[in-house]
Amino acid sequence: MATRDEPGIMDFVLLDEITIERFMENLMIRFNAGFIYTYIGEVCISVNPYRTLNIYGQDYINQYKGREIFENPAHIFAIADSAHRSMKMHRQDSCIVISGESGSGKTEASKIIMKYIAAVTNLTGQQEVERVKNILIQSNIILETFGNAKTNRNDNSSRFGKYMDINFDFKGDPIGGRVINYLLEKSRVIQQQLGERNFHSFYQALGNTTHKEASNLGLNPDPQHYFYTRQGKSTITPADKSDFQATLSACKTLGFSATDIKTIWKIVAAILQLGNVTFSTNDDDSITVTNFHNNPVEQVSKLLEVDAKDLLTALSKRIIAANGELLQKAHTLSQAEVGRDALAKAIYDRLFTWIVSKVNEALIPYIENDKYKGGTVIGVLDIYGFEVFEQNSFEQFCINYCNEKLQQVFIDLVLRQEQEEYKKEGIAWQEVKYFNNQVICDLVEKPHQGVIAIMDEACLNVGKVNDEMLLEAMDSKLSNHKHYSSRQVKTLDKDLKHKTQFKILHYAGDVVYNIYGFLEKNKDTLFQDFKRLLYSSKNPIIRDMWPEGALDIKSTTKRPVTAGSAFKISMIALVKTLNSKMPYYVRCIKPNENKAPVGIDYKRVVHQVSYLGLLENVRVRRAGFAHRQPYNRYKMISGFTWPNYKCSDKEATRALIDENHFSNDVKYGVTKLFIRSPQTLFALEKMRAELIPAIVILLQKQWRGAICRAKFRKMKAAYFIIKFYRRHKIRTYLKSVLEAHRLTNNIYF
Ligand SMILES: Nc1ncnc2c1ncn2[C@@H]1O[C@H](COP(=O)(O)OP(=O)(O)OP(=O)(O)O)[C@@H](O)[C@H]1O
Repeated sequence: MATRDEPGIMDFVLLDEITIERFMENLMIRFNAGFIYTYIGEVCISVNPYRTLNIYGQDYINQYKGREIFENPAHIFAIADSAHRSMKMHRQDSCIVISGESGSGKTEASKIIMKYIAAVTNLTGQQEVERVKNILIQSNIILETFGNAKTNRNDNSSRFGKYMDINFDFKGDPIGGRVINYLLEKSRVIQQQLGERNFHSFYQALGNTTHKEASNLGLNPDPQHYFYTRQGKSTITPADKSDFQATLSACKTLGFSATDIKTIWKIVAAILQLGNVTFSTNDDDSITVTNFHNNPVEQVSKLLEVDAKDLLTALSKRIIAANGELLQKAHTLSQAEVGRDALAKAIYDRLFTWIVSKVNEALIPYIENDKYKGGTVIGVLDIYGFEVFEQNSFEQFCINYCNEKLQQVFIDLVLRQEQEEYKKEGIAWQEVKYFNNQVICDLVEKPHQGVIAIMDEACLNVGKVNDEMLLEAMDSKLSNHKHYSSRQVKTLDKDLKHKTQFKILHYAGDVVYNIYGFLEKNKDTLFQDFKRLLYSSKNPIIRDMWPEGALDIKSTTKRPVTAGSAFKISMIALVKTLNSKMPYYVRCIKPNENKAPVGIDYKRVVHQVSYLGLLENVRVRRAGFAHRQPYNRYKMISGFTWPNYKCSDKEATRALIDENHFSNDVKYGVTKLFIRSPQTLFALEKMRAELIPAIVILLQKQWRGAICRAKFRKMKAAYFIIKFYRRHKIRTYLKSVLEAHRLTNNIYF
């Protein structure tokens, strides 16, 4: 079990000075001693240990259950318990926001939290609750198969953001849940960097071609055979084979039908086959589908249950309606290739969304049952952290915007909590200086003026605007913005490439984005012909995934929401969800690039500390009177106040503070003592810690005395009873003897 004998300082708020050097020193002392968790107030910092630690067992669960955060050594269980307790005791919805860069341990943290919550609920062992917990756990397996992939940073990297609600009934038992997914990295379907892989699902299908569930897919088991799994030079690992079984069994637990499961694997196989469709240019500039390698077009049409001729047409031509007439327009080679890849990405994206909706179908019915009205929720958000690569594109732009929003929620929350606490305790609020990143959120999301609006406007002018022109539009509208820069608007910014890059000064640091691909990725269009084709599928599951394919070709369709706007809408909804709950934070840090259990890569960690805004977090938390303790905590320190004192705890505390000359460093709240500097807190804590052993001995002595006295009283009572009983027995005996004597001697009284 954990002890309080901890290396370093368990809360960064207690650092004597807030500098990155002191922060890192404490982080390293603790990590090197095997302590991966440290707090900033109630925020838990977690450093990935890259080894199995024996700190998540039942003994630890018991130690943290029902305890206040600061009663035990820093641990993620304390955060989970706090969220669970506030949900149970105050009937308040809460959510745990987990962030950090890829490989920092977010998903592991979310599983540890789930495990803790599962362990502390349902002590009565109801079957129904066990079933719901099982569904929640199994749903993770499915989401990881279709949403995770091996990257160079993490062998099991989540390539989507995930928010999961767990719903509890009024007794605090889990009764269901709901998953919301954010921005799947669908570009991975068609392209991976060297050493990386496509989503796990593809290798699971390939590794199990003889398994009955995958035997009719017509797949070659070698990933090198398929363009979409070939680029990373990937192979099937043994895990993929057994993971396939786990996925199947999870799908069955969640109530996926045999047809559902078959369709999922058929879609996965169809995407692999689609990647092998190639094109060549004819003399007249038209294109032909070359269709090498076992006629992939035929295979795709079979798997998706669409007409092969229609598929061939959709891959090589577009049908457009002009003046009420339908015209066929042949693709150029690049249009055909872009169209094929867009189709592959869109099919997988729809499949993933459909899988999430099926998972939700398994989780939701209980929540909507009237019987469970009035329940509460704990949400867990496992979302991508700030991303900065050599080349940053539209995806990093969205992810960093997401982090900008989360940071805003976080700082707002910390300030709100602080103000409420000061108000409740009757202490005048002192303004805290902090960086308000609203200005950066506005730069991205402001209607008509933000980057997303400018991109959307450019997307309206189909074919007429390219990425370079988009950059020009951004330059002209944002040139005066303090957090925007490009070579054109700030000629001194020599590190930026002319007409190619722009820079955003995020709260966490500067990020240079390459404009190339922004327009196409924001438009995120799939030719209407493909939508109609998929809607014509004889497989009702596939048809239902593409309802917009039902639209009449001649009717003017509403322009679909762009990817940027859709993401903005989902972020605004997420912020609303978080603001309606009591948030708790886990900030994950990756110690090194080698996935090694020892060694902190100093520069890399400093980078993450700054991108997670941790020093800013300490600063806000440290402003004013950062440390608060209830009045009865120190009463034993002074001879005036312990063991006998006639005044209130508050007066007693005031007496001992005066006695120790700390009055200039504290303020007196209604129920708590507010302490400004860590030094005063340490001094008080030290005095308390020194006295505790003596008090324990005193209490033990008193307790033993009390036990002995109780025992003595019991014995005395027993003797008393025995004495009376004996007396009663003797009296009865004598009475009977006398009676016998009277009868034999005929004595009459
Ligand atoms: N608490 C932990 N104990 C032991 N190992 C851990 C822990 N946290 C993370 N790891 C190890 O680090 C690996 C990466 O962690 P995880 O997948 O949770 O990262 P992530 O932040 O979710 O990454 P991504 O954003 O790429 O999905 C895990 O597979 C596991 O091996």
